[in-house]
Amino acid sequence: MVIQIRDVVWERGSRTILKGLDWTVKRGEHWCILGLNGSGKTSLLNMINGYIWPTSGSISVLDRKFGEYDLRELRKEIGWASSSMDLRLYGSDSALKIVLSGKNAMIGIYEEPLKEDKAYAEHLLNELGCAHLAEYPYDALSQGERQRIVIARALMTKPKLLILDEPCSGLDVFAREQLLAIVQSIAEQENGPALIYVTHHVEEILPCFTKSLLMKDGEVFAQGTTSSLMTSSGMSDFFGVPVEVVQQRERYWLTVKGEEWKRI
Ligand SMILES: Nc1ncnc2c1ncn2[C@@H]1O[C@H](COP(=O)(O)OP(=O)(O)OP(=O)(O)O)[C@@H](O)[C@H]1O
Repeated sequence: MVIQIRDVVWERGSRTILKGLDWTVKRGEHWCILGLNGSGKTSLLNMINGYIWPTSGSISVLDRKFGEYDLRELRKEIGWASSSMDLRLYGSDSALKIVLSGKNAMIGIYEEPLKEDKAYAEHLLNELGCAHLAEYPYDALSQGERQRIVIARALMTKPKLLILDEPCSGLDVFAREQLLAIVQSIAEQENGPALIYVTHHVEEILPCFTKSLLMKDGEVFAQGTTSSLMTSSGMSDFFGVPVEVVQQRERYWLTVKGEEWKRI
């Protein structure tokens, strides 16, 4: 099992932020997590990475039960690429150095890298179409280029689970499609990682994401096969306003209908 979450509750002070989540990700599945701002997506991801602990309930990740394993070891098997990671990386470091720093699941590297690690980092940069950026300082790169570097960094440990947290935020439509093509190709790799893709936008749900988790107000609103969830009526219930979802070229496209959204 990649992820098994049973009745997980997370409380902060008097607030219950995650309210009894149940979710299972099996090997071979790629999931999309969809939810509005504040629905608890980041809290859930932080829990999977062991940055926060559930108040009650149980979690196991990559067959290891929470509380019974060395988190540092587990984190090497989880790649995490988030646009918010920008802030934590050393901007003046070269793109190559930043990718290499993923090897120890750490920010920055202080030791001379091994030859094979450097070769693998260069291979990843090449796979993600960024070979030409290797020696560029990270903070000189565009948002789309940075996102690829962050994903390459997350792949450096050859993770079994890769979490992509809103990787397309801030990207123009072409950079978005280029990045999505990379995500689809990672999903198609033999023995590649299980993907968890977090987004606000149904348009980003690629064919590889055959399963979806819809989060709302700290709860699982619905989960299951993406095709069964991405319907106009299902998504209208989820958002609480009428929307229309159409499927075109193996992707979903959403339009808000009427005026009810103004009351949100
Ligand atoms: N450490 C914390 N202490 C108190 N409240 C928190 C903490 N972390 C998150 N929250 C609250 O929990 C709720 C869910 O936040 P979370 O960041 O998980 O949502 P999200 O779905 O990732 O939102 P977004 O799409 O905006 O990133 C929010 O109301 C947030 O203010």
